[in-house]
This record gives sequence, C-alpha cells and structure tokens, in this order.
Amino acid sequence: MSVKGNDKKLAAEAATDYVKDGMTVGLGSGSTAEWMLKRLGALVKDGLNIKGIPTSVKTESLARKHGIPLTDFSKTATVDLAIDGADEIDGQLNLLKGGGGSLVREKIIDAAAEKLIIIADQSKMVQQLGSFPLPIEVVPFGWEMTKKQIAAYGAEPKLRKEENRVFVSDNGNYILDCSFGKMVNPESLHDTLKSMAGVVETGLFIGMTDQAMIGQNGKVEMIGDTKKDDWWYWRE
Ligand SMILES: O=C[C@H](O)[C@H](O)[C@H](O)COP(=O)(O)O
Repeated sequence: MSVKGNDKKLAAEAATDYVKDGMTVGLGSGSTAEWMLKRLGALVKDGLNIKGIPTSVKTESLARKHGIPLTDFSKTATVDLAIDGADEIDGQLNLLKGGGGSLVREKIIDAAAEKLIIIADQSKMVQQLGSFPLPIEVVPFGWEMTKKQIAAYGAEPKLRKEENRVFVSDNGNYILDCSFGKMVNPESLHDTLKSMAGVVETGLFIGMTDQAMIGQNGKVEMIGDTKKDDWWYWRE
C-alpha cells in the first residue's frame, strides 16, 4: 500500500473509535471512506450494534458487502455520527467535496448528523479552497443554460464525463466541475451558486465539520472540536 493509502486507512480507522453501540452512522463515500466501511464491518462482526445510512449507491453496496446493517431516513429520526472523506479541507474545516459525485446525499446526511468527522490524508489540507475544481450538481434539463450562468460568475465549468459518457449522479443529475481558483469567501460563493436556477447543490460544505482526522506519515492528527480536551493529538 502507498504511504498515502496507509494514511487514509489510519485516519479512517481512527474515526471508527468514535462509533459506539446503538448509533446510527452516516457512511461517507470515496476511497478513504472505504477503509472506514471495512473497519466497521469487522467491528460489526465482533458484535458492534449499529445502523448505517449510506451517502451513495456505491457506499450502500460496499456496506452490504462488509455486513453493516443499513437504515434510511424513513426509519430513523437521527444520525448520531457521520464519517466522510473530502477533496479539500481548509483551516476552518470548511470542505470541498464531490470528487466522486456523491455530494448531494453526502450533504443531506452530513448536515443531519449530530457530529461530522472528516477523514483524509494530509494532501487534502489547503490554505484556501479552490485548487480542486468545485463539483456542482445540476438538473439535466437546461444544463447548458445553468453552465452559462455559472461561467458568468467566473468559473470554467466542465460537464463531467466518465468513459466518454456524461456522468449521471445517484440522483439522476449532471455534475459541472468548475474551476473558480482560490476562493476568498467560499460561503458567499456557495450562496450565490445555490440561488441559480438549475443548481441542485454545490460541493462546498461550510461550517459543518466537527473534527478532522488527518493521516500523515503513519500518524493521525485530530483537528477541531475545541470543546474536547483531546482536541489536538497524534495517534500512532
Ligand atoms: O463524492 C465524493 C466524496 O465527496 C468523497 O468523499 C471525496 O471525493 C473524497 O474521496 P477520497 O477519499 O477518495 O479522496
């Protein structure tokens, strides 16, 4: 496994320490979250009693493969904890997400969670969000017009494709990957984009994260949740 892969794994496993018996857990998407699913599956096998709410169709199928019992919002009123990955994380723990196209379900579940823990390797930490193109989920009807509106706001939106076909999200929508460059005020950018007709959601997750577990060179740094006395530590 690469050093980066190992750091993702360590961060993901550190976050599972926070999963306790009886919890409903939001299950994030992406390669880092996959390590979390694997670990949770092993814990469930050892008797941990939890229910997961998956943030994507892929996560749902991986969770089933690992034997994690699942639920959905029709059967549960609360999400005790969500554990999710990110494409960029700034110093205030604002996030840029959606590299895998799961931003809408991720935002619904992460926002509903009592506590959100983000797992990543050090390469995801940035001074300012925006080097990674911002994924914006848009309704397929009239997407060209939505793209023009976003472009007029200073981005270069590109319709996401996969193997030469238009990428379709789990919700049946398109994704525009938009290069805005470094964002001075991601919150106001998100608000502006959200107000445009045809925009379903943006990959900016502002003020939602409670803690980040960051893997680096075989250790895990925990950032955030200043109310806790363990707010800054290294885990071997
Ligand atoms: O849509 C995908 C999600 O936002 C992922 O959590 C994000 O792209 C990070 O994925 P990874 O852990 O593979 O870098």
